[in-house]
Amino acid sequence: MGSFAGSCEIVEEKDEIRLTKHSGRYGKSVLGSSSKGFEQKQREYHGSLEYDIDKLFQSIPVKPSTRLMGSSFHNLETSASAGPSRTTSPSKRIAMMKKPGTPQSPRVGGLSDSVSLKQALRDRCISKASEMAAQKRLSKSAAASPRVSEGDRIKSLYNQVSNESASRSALLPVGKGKGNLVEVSLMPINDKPSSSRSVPQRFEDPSSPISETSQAGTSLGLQRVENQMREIKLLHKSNKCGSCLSSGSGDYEIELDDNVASPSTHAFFEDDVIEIDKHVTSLPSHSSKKDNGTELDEKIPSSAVESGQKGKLDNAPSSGTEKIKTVRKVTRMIPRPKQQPKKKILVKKKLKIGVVSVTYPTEKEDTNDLSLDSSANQLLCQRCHCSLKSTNIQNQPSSYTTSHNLEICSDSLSSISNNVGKEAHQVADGNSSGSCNVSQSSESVTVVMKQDVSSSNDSGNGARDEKETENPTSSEKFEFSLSSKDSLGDYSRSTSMSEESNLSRFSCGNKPHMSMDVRWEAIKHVKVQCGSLGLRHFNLLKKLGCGDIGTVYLAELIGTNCLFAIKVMDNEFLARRKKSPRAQAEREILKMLDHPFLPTLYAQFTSDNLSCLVMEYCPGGDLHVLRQKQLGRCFPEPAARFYVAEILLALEYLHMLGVIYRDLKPENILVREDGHIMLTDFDLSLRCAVNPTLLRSNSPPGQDPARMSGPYNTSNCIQPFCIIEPSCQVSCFSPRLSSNQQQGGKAKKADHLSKTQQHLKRSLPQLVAEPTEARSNSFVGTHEYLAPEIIKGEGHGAAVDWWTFGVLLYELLYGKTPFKGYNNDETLANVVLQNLKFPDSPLVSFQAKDLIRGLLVKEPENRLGSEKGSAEIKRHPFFEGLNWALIRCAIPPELPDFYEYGGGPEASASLGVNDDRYLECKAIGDHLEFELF
Ligand SMILES: Nc1ncnc2c1ncn2[C@@H]1O[C@H](COP(=O)(O)OP(=O)(O)OP(=O)(O)O)[C@@H](O)[C@H]1O
Repeated sequence: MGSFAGSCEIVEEKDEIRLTKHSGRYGKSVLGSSSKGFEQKQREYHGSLEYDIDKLFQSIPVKPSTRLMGSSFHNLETSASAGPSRTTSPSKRIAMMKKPGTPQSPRVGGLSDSVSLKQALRDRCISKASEMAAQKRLSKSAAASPRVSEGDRIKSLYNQVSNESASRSALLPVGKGKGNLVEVSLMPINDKPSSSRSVPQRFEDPSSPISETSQAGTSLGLQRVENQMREIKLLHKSNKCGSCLSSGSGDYEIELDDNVASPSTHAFFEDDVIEIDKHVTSLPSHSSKKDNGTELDEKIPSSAVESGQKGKLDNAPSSGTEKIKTVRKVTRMIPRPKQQPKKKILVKKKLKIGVVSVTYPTEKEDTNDLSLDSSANQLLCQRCHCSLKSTNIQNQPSSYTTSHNLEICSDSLSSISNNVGKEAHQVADGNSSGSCNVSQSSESVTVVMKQDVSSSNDSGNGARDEKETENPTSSEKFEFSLSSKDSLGDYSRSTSMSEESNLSRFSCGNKPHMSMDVRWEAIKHVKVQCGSLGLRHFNLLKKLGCGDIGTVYLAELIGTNCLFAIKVMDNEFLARRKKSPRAQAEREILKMLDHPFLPTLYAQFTSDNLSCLVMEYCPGGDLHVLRQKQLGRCFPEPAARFYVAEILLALEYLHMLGVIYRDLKPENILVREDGHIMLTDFDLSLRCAVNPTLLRSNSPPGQDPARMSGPYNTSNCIQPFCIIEPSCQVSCFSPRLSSNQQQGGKAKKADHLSKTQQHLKRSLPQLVAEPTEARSNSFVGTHEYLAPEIIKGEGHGAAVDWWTFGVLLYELLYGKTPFKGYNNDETLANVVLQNLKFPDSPLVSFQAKDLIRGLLVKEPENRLGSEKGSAEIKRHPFFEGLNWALIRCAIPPELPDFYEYGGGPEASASLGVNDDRYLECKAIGDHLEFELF
């Protein structure tokens, strides 16, 4: 059996022959040139067992996989098969092939035991070859592009493998050998666990759509994906709203609906889309990208950017890394917009805090009879971080006590007002500007006000002599107990306002808002030097005007540059005309006042039976004269709004002090040097009892708010745009939400702010310091400004000031009063009988007209302000957006010839002597303040 001896050779030869058979060109070069010998061996081979075995192998399903690895595989296969063939007989090899599969065999599923050995060898060869190929490619890629990303490297590998598999697939019928393709495609990326982990699951699934995808379909899918991505890009470029992409994706809706974030979002989004498009189009689009195209088609449907697909996309096979990268770029777009609403969240927090901080008091607090812990109610302004403190007021008849803890706001603008008047002012209008302006870090002010006066200075009270004025023993009694710790100085004091102690001491202590005024020091200096202050210390520069009870002069304190307005009243004349009570009332009211829109009384003295009041000088003239200088003799509405707003605060303050002004008219409104106003002339004012009460304003509609006296919030916040409204309701106004704010991206935010602040308004308590119980039957005032109830003699109260307030606004806007007749009698008749009419010109806003209508209601009980005083009026839309607390710091209207009435002879000549009304003023009889009862 020489044949057996040569079997090895045969085997080897047959291996060579078989090799030649599979790879002719290569085989020829190996076999040499002896064609005859080759043919002989071939014939022998075809009749041998080896031939049969090879035929058997060719018939098994793994045959295609042997082709997949190309020539290298064949080399390996040859060497592998040659190994055992040299040492093992064919029979043994057959026996070995009949053994159960080796551990290497499971890689190819479905193999029979009869071919397990062969298949195991092939498997190992395939794996080895794949790994080597992969490593080679990786090393090539790394060498060619050291900085190439992992995604790009995988992409390159993927493309190569895809090309190979596609080219091999071209040799196979569609649908055949698909499982083997998996083996090949997976091998290079096994070192990418994150991306490849899911691949086997996907491809082991026989129902996987990928396995059913044809090559043609793959190409179409890739093309479709490219088109889709281009569509996305175009949509974003054209719409810039992303709504087309946001369907079903709340993330995008949030992002793109946020107008604030939209610009950056758009840029970000568009950039990514461009990148997406670039990535997709950069993929080779030739038809050989079967897997790539298939996966892209599968993973990026028309709504590929929907966030909901993120999880699915993350599970994409590693072969689709390029796509994954692309899609991840899309999905990364989602978290970024989610960061944008942080602003919203932040804003909401602020608002929430604000709501919480000002929601006060609760029902529980209410039932606790105002025993609120002020410390627990100390709040922090969210914007300027100044403190808001809820304080306690002991509810006592006609009295209140407050503990006001002041902390300094950095934007202090003027001096503090921490005496009774100022405290009262803060309570009344919440105008915290005074308190904000103080360089005091902590001040506790306790205010006790007792007013046992029902009506004091009506004409029926009769005149009082000067001594009585200076040392009053009347029933009027104001007690202001003021205890404070001031960093600027100690003023812990107890002041009786029925004495002249403060003024006689030339102290500015009770005029804190003017405490920094040098005029205090000048007067004090004279007092110290001369022992007393008199007319001899002043140079009377000119006569500013004369009234029913006196004459006002512009005066300079000798040796100083300080100008004052000195009202000189002849005591004998007053006594003879029974007008001493009016003079006394004015004097006492002036002593009380400490308000930026009311005159400061620096000193009072009597010289040669002349009673003198040294007051702050206003160089701007009065509003009546100023109005005459306006175009059309009326003020522009913003200017009128500004002036009446300041007047409203002054009236509010007076009412809080129990003073009904009763003589409001443009002539009594003076213009300061800084353009703000000063309400003067208090000789007709009525002093009365007042019981400031705090109303909880969040009561159900139609139900009177629960009255509560006691705690109120105080604030020294003067930040112009502080959203937390300071102090009590009467002083709070929401910032005006301009039309610009209402438009565009801030509309929602502004709307939200508006709603929040409306809620704040509703929830804040209201301080009512309106002397609603006061009644007088005096017929006082100026004809055109007289309220109907005064004319009818039915008795009147504080509501008369709101009537006159309406007449004032009307006159400032229209240049005339609403009920003026040909003579005084007709005017009075019109006031009582005539309906309110508005001229066609000038044009006045609906809000202004509406406010006037509300104020000029003939029945005082139905008049705006009659119930809750200024708090009602402040809330009118005419004042919407006005920052009451900062109005004193606002820039006054620019008006022509503003300082024409400054000191000097020239100015004196133009002191309105040619003005009819001013002449009327001189002719006191015509400009009457008459007292019928
Ligand atoms: N502080 C002041 N600064 C500048 N001018 C003033 C000041 N006080 C008063 N005047 C001017 O002096 C005039 C007289 O004022 P005064 O208060 O004495 O009388 P009246 O206001 O006309 O009415 P009445 O008769 O009620 O007193 C005013 O019209 C005003 O123009």
